[in-house]
Amino acid sequence: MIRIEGLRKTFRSRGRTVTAVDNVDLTVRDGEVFGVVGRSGAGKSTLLRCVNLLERPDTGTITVDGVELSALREDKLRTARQRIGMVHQHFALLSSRTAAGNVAFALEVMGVPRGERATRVRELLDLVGLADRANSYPAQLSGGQKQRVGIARALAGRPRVLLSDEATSALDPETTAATLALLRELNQRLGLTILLITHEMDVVKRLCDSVAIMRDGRIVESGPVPELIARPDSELARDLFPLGPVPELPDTTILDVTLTGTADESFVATLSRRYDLDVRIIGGAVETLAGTRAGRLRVALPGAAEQHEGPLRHLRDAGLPVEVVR
Ligand SMILES: Nc1ncnc2c1ncn2[C@@H]1O[C@H](COP(=O)(O)OP(=O)(O)OP(=O)(O)O)[C@@H](O)[C@H]1O
Repeated sequence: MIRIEGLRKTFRSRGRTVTAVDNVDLTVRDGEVFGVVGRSGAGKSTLLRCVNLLERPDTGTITVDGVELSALREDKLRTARQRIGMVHQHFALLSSRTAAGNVAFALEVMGVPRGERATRVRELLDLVGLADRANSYPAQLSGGQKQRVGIARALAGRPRVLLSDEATSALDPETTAATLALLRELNQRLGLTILLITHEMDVVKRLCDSVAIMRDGRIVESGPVPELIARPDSELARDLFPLGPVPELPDTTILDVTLTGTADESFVATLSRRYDLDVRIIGGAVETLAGTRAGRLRVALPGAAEQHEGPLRHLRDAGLPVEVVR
């Protein structure tokens, strides 16, 4: 649905050249929710703004729904952009217009005839569960309600793709959860492909099918979430399930074991029985993601790592990525 190839974007700032996006390739499949995560300054916003050509890339191509946007002239691009909705962190609503007025404005700009607008506005506000606040002004709405108006407006052009720029980072945890549930519902009901950027791991846990981790303008890890966390040394697994500092335990081997959907969750009992080992759990973060159990457990085995070739082989053979951390 979205194909980004060889994307590079630099900025000139105070006589210096900053490479915000550095040779990025990315494919977002039809109907998936794809999250780009990374620290502040990693290049996430620039990447997102290049997808609808709000920023013109220096090099590279952007193809959305079969149309190479990067090859279009400005007039054609304006039309193509209508099929790509965008949701902003700070909502970007017109304060002088009601919720209905904000959505109607988007329809007006798109050239939807006046006679059709009122019905479409009602449909769109209904879709985001805000039909009863149509006549409220942004100042009379909560953050979550404002974001719903932003989402309704983003859907005005019946887009196949929604871009979300930190849509929930200005919201409290409860409102965040409700907004993420709405985005998931729209993804499923409308078959909407969503490309979002976030620095919140909760967004990844609740919403994303696939993820790319960005650092210094580059993508360092990318793929479907279950596949990524099943890889040994997965940065995503570490970010999703942080285990904190490794404790000092003399004469002990400490292992970080990643649990993925298919892996044997009862490995602690299996190791204890089969190798007559006193296996202790000293840390853990395990949750249900997309209906399957996933997480990491930190366990301590008595003695040095060289003594534990058998247990380590057992874990790897059982499909459990394991890292000897001490
Ligand atoms: N218009 C601009 N002019 C100059 N430099 C810019 C511009 N936009 C972004 N940059 C620089 O490009 C780099 C990437 O910025 P970008 O905003 O894309 O990162 P980000 O991962 O979205 O971070 P944040 O979450 O803080 O917005 C940063 O070094 C930033 O200072």
